Amino acid sequence: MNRCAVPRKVLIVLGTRPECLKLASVCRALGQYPDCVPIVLNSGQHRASVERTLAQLEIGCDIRAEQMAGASLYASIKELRAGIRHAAERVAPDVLLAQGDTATAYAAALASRDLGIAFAHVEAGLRTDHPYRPFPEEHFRRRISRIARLHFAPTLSAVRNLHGEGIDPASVVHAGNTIIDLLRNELEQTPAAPPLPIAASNRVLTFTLHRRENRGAGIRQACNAVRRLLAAHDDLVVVCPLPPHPATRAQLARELADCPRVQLTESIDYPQFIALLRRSALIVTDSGGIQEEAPHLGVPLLLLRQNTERVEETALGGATLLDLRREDLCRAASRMLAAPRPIPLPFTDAAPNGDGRAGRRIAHHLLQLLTTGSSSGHRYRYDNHPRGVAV
Ligand SMILES: CC(=O)N[C@@H]1[C@@H](OP(=O)(O)OP(=O)(O)OC[C@H]2O[C@@H](n3ccc(=O)[nH]c3=O)[C@H](O)[C@@H]2O)O[C@H](CO)[C@@H](O)[C@@H]1O
Repeated sequence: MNRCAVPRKVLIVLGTRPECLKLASVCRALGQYPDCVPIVLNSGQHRASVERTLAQLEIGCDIRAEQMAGASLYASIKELRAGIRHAAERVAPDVLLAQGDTATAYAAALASRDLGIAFAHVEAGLRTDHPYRPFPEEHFRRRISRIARLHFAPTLSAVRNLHGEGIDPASVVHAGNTIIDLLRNELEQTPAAPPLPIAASNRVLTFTLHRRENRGAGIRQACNAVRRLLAAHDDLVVVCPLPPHPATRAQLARELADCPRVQLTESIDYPQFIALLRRSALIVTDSGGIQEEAPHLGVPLLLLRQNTERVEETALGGATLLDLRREDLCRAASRMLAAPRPIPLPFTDAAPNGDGRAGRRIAHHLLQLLTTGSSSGHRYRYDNHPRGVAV
């Protein structure tokens, strides 16, 4: 690759814990290039959680916006967009980069369009079968794809989705999923201990819920099923890290407050959380990232959602979709607890989310865009290379 005469500035915008986790390997890889200056902006969406997660990951934060007030979703987007635009005007980056489907990612894409700055989207092309479900994530990611100049797709189905929507194939890079970089790195270290003492004779169920669609009736039904499950299996303990959203955490805490063998915790640091997942007999969740991690840990997962964008994981049997409005969680969980534990998926090119080198691929192609001034310098033929990229 040609070297840039002037170092290129990449403004990396993140606003929630999963964005920090999923951009860690990209930040590190960009930092390896002497002609690139990565600048990290905490958007203020979940300000404290981002501060804490970046510190754990040993990633510096260059700009901190105030915690957003966020009276409504619309007000949050407006506030985040203005803050990101303000930071970008000061930094004058060559490219703005964000990840996933959060309010921050959408606001960053809008701010880049306001200012005419190229936008690079990590985890591009995930789609469910419904244009705005889950809400607001599906809506955000579809809008972001209309703005982005470079799309880093985690999976082959995401690549196909983008091509199917008429996105220029030259701007789509099949990079793999950056959470796999972090997970692989974590599993190669000395294992951390789970966050809470758990007796050897106990089986663990990790329970996390935070999606908007599950607030209210969904959480109530799921918690009732957890009670019945605990009554049916006296060796079972449930660990439930509470999400940052105030109403959701309050409801979970209320529904599970007097439950025996349920441990409610604050959000758990990544190494300890992975240790907890490994120690689990079953995961019950509505999380996106945990669906990507569980197959590599060999832990069965019940996904409490109406649909999913992780089609590869469900096809593999790594995640089982359960619609709480129609199916009984207690029965499905008991069935899964009785089944043999799945074999962990190895980190190879053949795994749906890649081999754990996505961050390096993203940095390479981003720098190529910045040096050549266009992404058309690297057209990939997906049929010729298993990951569709040359590095
Ligand atoms: C619709 C949808 O699926 N959207 C997703 C959504 O994120 P999510 O649903 O995956 O969010 P969470 O479940 O909060 O985070 C998960 C990560 O956090 C770790 N974890 C969890 C609990 C804990 O106590 N400690 C931890 O360390 C865990 O291992 C995992 O890696 O937004 C992301 C950003 O844009 C998107 O990428 C992503 O598509």
